[in-house]
Amino acid sequence: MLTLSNIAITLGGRLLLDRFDLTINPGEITVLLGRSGIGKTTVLRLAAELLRPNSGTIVNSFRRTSYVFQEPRLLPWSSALDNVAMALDPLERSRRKRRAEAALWLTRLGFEPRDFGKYPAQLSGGMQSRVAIARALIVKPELVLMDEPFAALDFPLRRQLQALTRDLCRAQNTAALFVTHDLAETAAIADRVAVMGGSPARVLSSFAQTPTPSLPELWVAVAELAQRGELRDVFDPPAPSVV
Ligand SMILES: Nc1ncnc2c1ncn2[C@@H]1O[C@H](COP(=O)(O)OP(=O)(O)OP(=O)(O)O)[C@@H](O)[C@H]1O
Repeated sequence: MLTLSNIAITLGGRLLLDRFDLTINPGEITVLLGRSGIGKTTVLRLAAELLRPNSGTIVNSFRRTSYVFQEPRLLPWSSALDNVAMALDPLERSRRKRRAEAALWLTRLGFEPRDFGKYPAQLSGGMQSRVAIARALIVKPELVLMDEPFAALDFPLRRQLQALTRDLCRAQNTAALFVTHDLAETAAIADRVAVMGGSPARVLSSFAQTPTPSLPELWVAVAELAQRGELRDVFDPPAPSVV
């Protein structure tokens, strides 16, 4: 389980998060939904221990955590296959076994063997994203932190990768904290939705989506929140001040 309790953090002189609470349960895909700039990436960086909060506690009892960034961040001088294989510990498996396992993961993600040897510059954006997902999941993490990994892709490809990611996480019982500001993406992938709002930001509402995916259920929940006036900050960012 990953628990962030009563977190406060100031960045660039601004109190960005305050009284921020979030729990990620084993095997559950939690989508953290909030408008651009509210602090979603900051939450992921806190969860990954790349940042320390000013106050509050973060407890991560998942045995292995991996990360998928907004950009695929592949090593340009390594092939697709080697970018995935290098996530595996060389002390645990021979190079041949690491490459065989990487080939299996690339195949699961829809790669043809003829593309295994291509370098990142020779791959489309969607293929690069698939390599990044394979690299994160091949280590069988108990938790994967995903920062809008499909934001740069077109809609059909995004839908395809959302479904694939959801199924692969389910198949190996990997929990995910998935950040997005896209409602359709949330409906497609979430078991649980945590809505961020306010300034400083915190989690305004957290609810389970059962069964997943269920767009009508998500809309009902979002409409209820909107009626209670809790989504003003999510969908209506404050107007810029005119000087
Ligand atoms: N290291 C930093 N120093 C100063 N300010 C920062 C730092 N990191 C983030 N910020 C600011 O904190 C705010 C939240 O950033 P963050 O990237 O967490 O938002 P986000 O919700 O993930 O946005 P997006 O959806 O656009 O990616 C932004 O205004 C950003 O400029």
